[in-house]
Amino acid sequence: MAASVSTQSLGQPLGDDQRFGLSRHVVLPGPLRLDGGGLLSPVEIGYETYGTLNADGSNAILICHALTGDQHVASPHPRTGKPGWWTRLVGEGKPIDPARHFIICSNVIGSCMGSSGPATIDPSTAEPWAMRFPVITIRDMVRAQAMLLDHLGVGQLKAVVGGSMGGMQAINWAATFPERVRACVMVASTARHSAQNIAFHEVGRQAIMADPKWRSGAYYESNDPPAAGLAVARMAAHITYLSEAGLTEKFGRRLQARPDRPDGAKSFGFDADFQVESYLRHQGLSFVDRFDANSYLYITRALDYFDLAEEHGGLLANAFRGTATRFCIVSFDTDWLYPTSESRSVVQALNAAGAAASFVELSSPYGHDAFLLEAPEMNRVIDGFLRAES
Ligand SMILES: CC(=O)SCCNC(=O)CCNC(=O)[C@H](O)C(C)(C)COP(=O)(O)OP(=O)(O)OC[C@H]1O[C@@H](n2cnc3c(N)ncnc32)[C@H](O)[C@@H]1OP(=O)(O)O
Ligand SMILES: N[C@@H](CCO)C(=O)O
Repeated sequence: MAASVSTQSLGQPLGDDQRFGLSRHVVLPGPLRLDGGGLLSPVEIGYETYGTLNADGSNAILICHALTGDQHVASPHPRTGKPGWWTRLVGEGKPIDPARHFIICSNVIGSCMGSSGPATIDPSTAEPWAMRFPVITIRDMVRAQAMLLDHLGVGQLKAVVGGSMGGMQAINWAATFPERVRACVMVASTARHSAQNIAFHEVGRQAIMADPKWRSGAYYESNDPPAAGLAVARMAAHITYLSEAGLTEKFGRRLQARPDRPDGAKSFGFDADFQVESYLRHQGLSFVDRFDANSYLYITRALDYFDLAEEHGGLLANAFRGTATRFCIVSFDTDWLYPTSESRSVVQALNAAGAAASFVELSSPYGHDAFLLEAPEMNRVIDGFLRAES
């Protein structure tokens, strides 16, 4: 089966639409051999590109997204209209710039923004996969991206860049396809999920599965998804993306103003009295508008299974021995989801393997989500690292 692409082909001059990212969807024949033992075929991938691949194919940068991210890294989300999620780093005049780089960002398999996942159609039944979709790993996501790069004619990457789960993909890229990656940037991330990381995800998964509307994952036809469970999952997870100091500064113990009572009066009930409660409810509710509950189960599972050392005989340094890839590792001092100690472990392994590595811990009040927010130091570090290539 030949690959089919739903929009125009590559290699054309940068037009207005491309400056803002060109959304594409490709169906690759596969099969993709999965770590869990199965085969995925075909492999659907939703992706965006910005800029043009240069004549010697040396300017391609792959950007990998986080758990609930998508391919719309620097262009407005087609449904919500919100700006791309990394416009601080990616765009004209930014460290990753379509005027200089050919930028690719693809939705991971398992997700729900155009790539194969539980909500897409299983060709053998002509119905959504739902929970019959195979369990996938971070390395499976990376292998699917490698198939996409083959399809796009991109042999070697100037760099692979990602934050959070995107950082896990980036480092997995460098370990799985070292010859295809000249530089790797891992931000606010880790080489393995800790017991605490797994524990938080299990709370979220159980919230979804405990929602009667989940129906063992077979809710697509009902048009009535397990929104309450997914919202609670997001609320619990969102707390881990923030810092204690950031929450205190933003909300403290302040009460939520409401039309039916003067500011400052407690309800002595279970309404969202505190601003922080109201905020979390808003985060939970707005999330269910843009994300699929089954995808949340599959991607959190992929994160929990992630242990790069385990993929390389139990020793993290083995993942990088003999590599020519340069690494840039960035952590944030208030990130308690993937704390600096996790980044240091990666740097130690890179040093033990003799790999070229730079590491910086940045100061930010924003916790884990600092990588998505105003972080001029992060931009300077990544810009310097990407320009330093000899
Ligand atoms: C690679 C990726 O990760 S892509 C996915 C990233 N994006 C997301 O995850 C979306 C969810 N949001 C987040 O993760 C984070 O909020 C960030 C990092 C993206 C944005 O952070 P900030 O700019 O600081 O926004 P903040 O966290 O304050 O949230 C603002 C929202 O909360 C709402 N809000 C703020 N205070 C309150 C309150 N007291 N009650 C109710 N809602 C409130 C705002 O109205 C705003 O709503 P909107 O987003 O619908 O416009
Ligand atoms: N806020 C980001 C961080 C998770 O790592 C997301 O939802 O994907």
